[in-house]
Amino acid sequence: MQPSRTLAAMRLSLELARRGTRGANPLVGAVIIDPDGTILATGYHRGAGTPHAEADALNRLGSIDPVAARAATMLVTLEPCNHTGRTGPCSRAIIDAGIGNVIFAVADGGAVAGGGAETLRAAGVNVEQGLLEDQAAELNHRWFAARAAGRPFTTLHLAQTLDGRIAAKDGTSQWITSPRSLLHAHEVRARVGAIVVGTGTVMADDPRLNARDEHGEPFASQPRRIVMGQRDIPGDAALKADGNWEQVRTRDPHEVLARIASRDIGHVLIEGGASVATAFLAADLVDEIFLYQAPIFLGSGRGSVGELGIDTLASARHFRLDAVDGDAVRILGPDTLTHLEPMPTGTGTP
Ligand SMILES: NC(=O)C1=CN([C@@H]2O[C@H](COP(=O)(O)OP(=O)(O)OC[C@H]3O[C@@H](n4cnc5c(N)ncnc54)[C@H](OP(=O)(O)O)[C@@H]3O)[C@@H](O)[C@H]2O)C=CC1
Ligand SMILES: Nc1c(N[C@@H]2O[C@H](COP(=O)(O)O)[C@@H](O)[C@H]2O)[nH]c(=O)[nH]c1=O
Repeated sequence: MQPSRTLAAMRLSLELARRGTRGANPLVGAVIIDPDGTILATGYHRGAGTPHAEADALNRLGSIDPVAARAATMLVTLEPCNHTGRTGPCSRAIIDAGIGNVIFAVADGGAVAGGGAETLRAAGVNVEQGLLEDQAAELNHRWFAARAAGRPFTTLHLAQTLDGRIAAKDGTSQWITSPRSLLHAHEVRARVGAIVVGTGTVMADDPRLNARDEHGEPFASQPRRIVMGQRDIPGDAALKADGNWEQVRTRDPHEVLARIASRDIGHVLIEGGASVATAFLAADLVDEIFLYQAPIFLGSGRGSVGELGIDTLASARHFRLDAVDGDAVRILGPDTLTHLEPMPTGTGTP
């Protein structure tokens, strides 16, 4: 097979991977081509609990004669998994489909999911690794870092004014952002396994912290509500409504993430307020940000982020636009939504 064909197909796999959502699972794309480079099927992973990219592509491929399958090549951005999670092992699905060749970009390396390449080789599949490896590793750089640290992937929610305020001087904050922004924020709530707020937000807002649709009806999937901080919260706090909540009596974000990981939750939304957002940012524990910005000024009030221990511009923390799951910058009614991720380590300033 001409290298330009496999390269083009792997580029497409990377593009497809970006259609997924960040979270408990990595972004993965897959393309199946014939020996001429003609695309037979494509797939990508849409998020935890949905089919993996390889399975998605194989489903779309449908039935194919064994000779054609043997001659076909699957290009996938991550090593096919080897374990049965919420879906079956991809290595087995590829073998069962009779695909003769697999090229993957980056090794999985995880104790649980890794080892797919060996299983494929043992079954007689030709396996190559390393095509566009750097790009594939960078696509999921924070996911790999989170997994290496044994902590959940984190998404930070910031809903602020043009001058970076999340509440007015008198503590009022509902609502800064528009219904369109709120709906997006609730869709993100529905996507995560847990949502973290500080005791300050519970005292100020008595939030419900469930995930609701545009009619105010709860989504099928609801996050566990986690309160961080040392003070007691009121016995009748709204977030206690269904018992799916807990308080972690600490100000240390690492401890909070360890507790959440112990519950087997792989994706957490940090909803605030300012002290909590600051603590996660200062500890470099924010893997992506959804920044909702309303076209209003307050001039005073609670800033969205506090002291990060940065004294000079050269030490600024850099994020970059993240065009995953849609455009990096979106218009939501009167607001803008900016999707951001930390710059990869070692790449310097943009
Ligand atoms: N626009 C928006 O998106 C949002 C706005 N808000 C607004 O923000 C305001 C609340 O902000 P804020 O008071 O900062 O609230 P937080 O929710 O961040 O809670 C602060 C409290 O949490 C505890 N805490 C836990 N971890 C830490 C830590 N690492 N560092 C310091 N304190 C910690 C402390 O209380 P303890 O003594 O108990 O340990 C602290 O007083 C409200 O007005 C709310 O409406 C809140 C969320 C989102
Ligand atoms: N004010 C503000 C937000 N505030 C967040 O929403 C919480 C209230 O949640 P609930 O009780 O479930 O509706 C509140 O405590 C805070 O965490 N969010 C936004 O997207 N935009 C806003 O303007």
